Amino acid sequence: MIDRAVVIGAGLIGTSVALALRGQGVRVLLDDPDPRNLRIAHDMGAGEELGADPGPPADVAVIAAPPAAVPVALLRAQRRNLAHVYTDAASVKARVAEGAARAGCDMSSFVPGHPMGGREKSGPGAARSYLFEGRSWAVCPTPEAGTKAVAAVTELARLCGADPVVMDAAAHDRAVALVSHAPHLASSAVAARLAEGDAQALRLAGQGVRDVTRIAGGDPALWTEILGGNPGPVAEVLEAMAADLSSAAGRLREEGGAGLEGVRALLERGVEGRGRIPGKHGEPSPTIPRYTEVPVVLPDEPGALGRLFSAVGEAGVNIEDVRMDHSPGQPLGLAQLAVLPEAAEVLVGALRERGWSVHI
Ligand SMILES: NC(=O)c1ccc[n+]([C@@H]2O[C@H](COP(=O)([O-])OP(=O)(O)OC[C@H]3O[C@@H](n4cnc5c(N)ncnc54)[C@H](O)[C@@H]3O)[C@@H](O)[C@H]2O)c1
Ligand SMILES: O=C(O)C(=O)C[C@]1(C(=O)O)C=C[C@@H](O)C=C1
Repeated sequence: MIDRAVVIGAGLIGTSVALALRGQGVRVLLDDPDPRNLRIAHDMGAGEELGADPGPPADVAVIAAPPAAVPVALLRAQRRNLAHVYTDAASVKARVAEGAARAGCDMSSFVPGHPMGGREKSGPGAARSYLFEGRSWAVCPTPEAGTKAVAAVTELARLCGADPVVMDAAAHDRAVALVSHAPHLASSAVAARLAEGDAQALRLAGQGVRDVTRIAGGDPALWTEILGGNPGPVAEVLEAMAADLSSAAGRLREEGGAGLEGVRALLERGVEGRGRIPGKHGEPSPTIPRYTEVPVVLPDEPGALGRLFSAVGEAGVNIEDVRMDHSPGQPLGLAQLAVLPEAAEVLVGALRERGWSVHI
């Protein structure tokens, strides 16, 4: 049973873990070398600050720091006897586990872990309590790990709403090269083309390119560390992707569309590969509130968003989330207001009455 947890590194992942645990009634103590992040996480309700006197050891401590910082942070935490069991959240596992062993950490109480939920944003302000709901959570015990420690980390993953998957670190690193690390670089390669694209072309950007490049918005410093921690397996996947792309380019250049069958074969393999992604982890969890998005056309002028929010307030509706689809330079944008499904109809009526253009 996990009643008390320590979270070291109160950024996106640490604060999300803390919020999820708090939602399950777990007492959480937070630590972070960045006092601002610590304050934000605390103010978001993620837990109390650990401080100089941590009290008796917690059931589990989660090190949610950048991969290279994990071994030393773990060693310090173990020297302070902060918890009975330790885990981390780093996106690479073999190098982190090797680093921890080299640093002299106690490997019987440390079970490396990796929650497969995240965002392209960093810091505690981007944290969400439901980030890991319905996602996998890799648990990668070393041979030295105690069975109680493995059980505690497995329980931690479950408390956060995730599905624990026990595997060894090398298998994990090969797997995430395929499903996370190489896809991230592929997304960056698409987005990097846009950095050189002319403004007129970018005005035509629709949802497709936004979907493909979402993860390219991730922190380059963190991702350089992640990729540098898993170089061989990532390079192998990238080489295969590069061969596919280079072959497609060659076939497109063949006279009179002679190479199109080869291009189609790649598209068909793509449909097949996408179909192999297990649905379970991609579907919204029943515990994540399903909101209805109400798209409202917004003029690009000062105060427009303020007026829209006031109109929503007057309708007595709570906005759960907001997303802006806006192409710079366009006279209009689209505000996507996420509201509870039962409030959507009232909102649409009230906004239309007040002259807003709502497209649902
Ligand atoms: N971003 C994602 O989508 C994602 C998903 C799963 C796992 N991860 C992994 O989780 C870890 C944290 O990533 P994040 O996205 O939360 O980053 P983040 O930048 O949002 O947060 C990192 C936090 O760690 C703190 N920190 C830095 N050095 C530290 C140290 N020496 N000791 C303790 N804390 C330290 C920072 O101040 C910051 O608050 C990384 O190892 C990353 O690989 C990230
Ligand atoms: O941005 C997201 O949606 C993610 O889930 C990010 C993602 C992933 O590739 O799946 C990215 C890195 C992590 O280590 C884990 C999760």
